[in-house]
Amino acid sequence: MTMAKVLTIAGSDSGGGAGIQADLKTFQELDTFGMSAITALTAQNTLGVHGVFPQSLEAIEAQIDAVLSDIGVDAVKTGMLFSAEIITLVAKKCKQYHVQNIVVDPVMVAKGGAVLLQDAATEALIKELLPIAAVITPNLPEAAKLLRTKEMETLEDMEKAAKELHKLGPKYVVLKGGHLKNGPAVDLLFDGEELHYLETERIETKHTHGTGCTYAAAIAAELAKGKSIKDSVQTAKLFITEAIRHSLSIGGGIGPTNHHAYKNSLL
Ligand SMILES: Nc1ncnc2c1ncn2[C@@H]1O[C@H](COP(=O)(O)OP(=O)(O)OP(=O)(O)O)[C@@H](O)[C@H]1O
Ligand SMILES: Cc1ncc(COP(=O)(O)O)c(N)n1
Repeated sequence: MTMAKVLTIAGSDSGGGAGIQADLKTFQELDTFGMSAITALTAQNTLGVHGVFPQSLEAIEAQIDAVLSDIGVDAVKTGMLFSAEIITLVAKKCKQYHVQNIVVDPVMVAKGGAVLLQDAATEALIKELLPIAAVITPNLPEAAKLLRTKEMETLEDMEKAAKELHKLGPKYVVLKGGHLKNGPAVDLLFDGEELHYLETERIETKHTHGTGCTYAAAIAAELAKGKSIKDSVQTAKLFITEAIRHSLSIGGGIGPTNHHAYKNSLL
């Protein structure tokens, strides 16, 4: 038996709700074979990030080489990359192994405010990784940083921003509207020509730790299975909505989403 293979290149979240852990749980739930290259360890729980320990370039390169030289991948998802040097390495490796389906979640800060990408690394992200991405999945603050503008506040602002983000080189842009103040949870998918709207009701919960990671991982898993980008994003939106609807009240702070909820919803 074979299985679609997905590699996440991201940070480890000891609390299990975001980063590598969220990605691997998502890959598993979507019936793909998940693999990992860890860029940084974080000591993290529902109350926040208590420590960030970037891995050496040598360690990151060795993990990626081990996976890609033997097993290979059908899609790669990137999350917390932390520094310009790590971004340069990841872009180089993706090119060296001719990786096709690269989903870039431009993770910059954790919900509690901890820095997951150094300021000086934004430039490397724009120059080296966005142009080789199949899909990028910024939230509103990340989109503002990438475009060097103020944060979008309306759907109209988001429409303009999705078009500007596309000019940075990715094949598709998924601009996430989770941070919009009011109204439903709307994301925009832009392919360079047409804008598609992915809209669900806004679910009342504070337990949204790792939503961005989980969503991008679900897109990567579906792409790995050979689905179109539009279909992959639609399935990922269902996956994250169910995960948020059944999010887990674990720990004393912002709890994680429930990665098993999508499968349950299909029963
Ligand atoms: N309360 C909510 N109800 C329903 N959907 C939501 C809610 N909050 C976020 N979403 C959806 O979850 C997905 C992730 O969006 P979000 O904007 O939260 O990402 P993010 O800020 O990158 O996440 P993270 O902070 O984990 O990195 C999007 O599809 C968004 O529309
Ligand atoms: C290792 C790692 N990667 C990504 C996030 C972002 O997730 P969130 O914004 O929900 O905290 C995180 N907290 N930790």
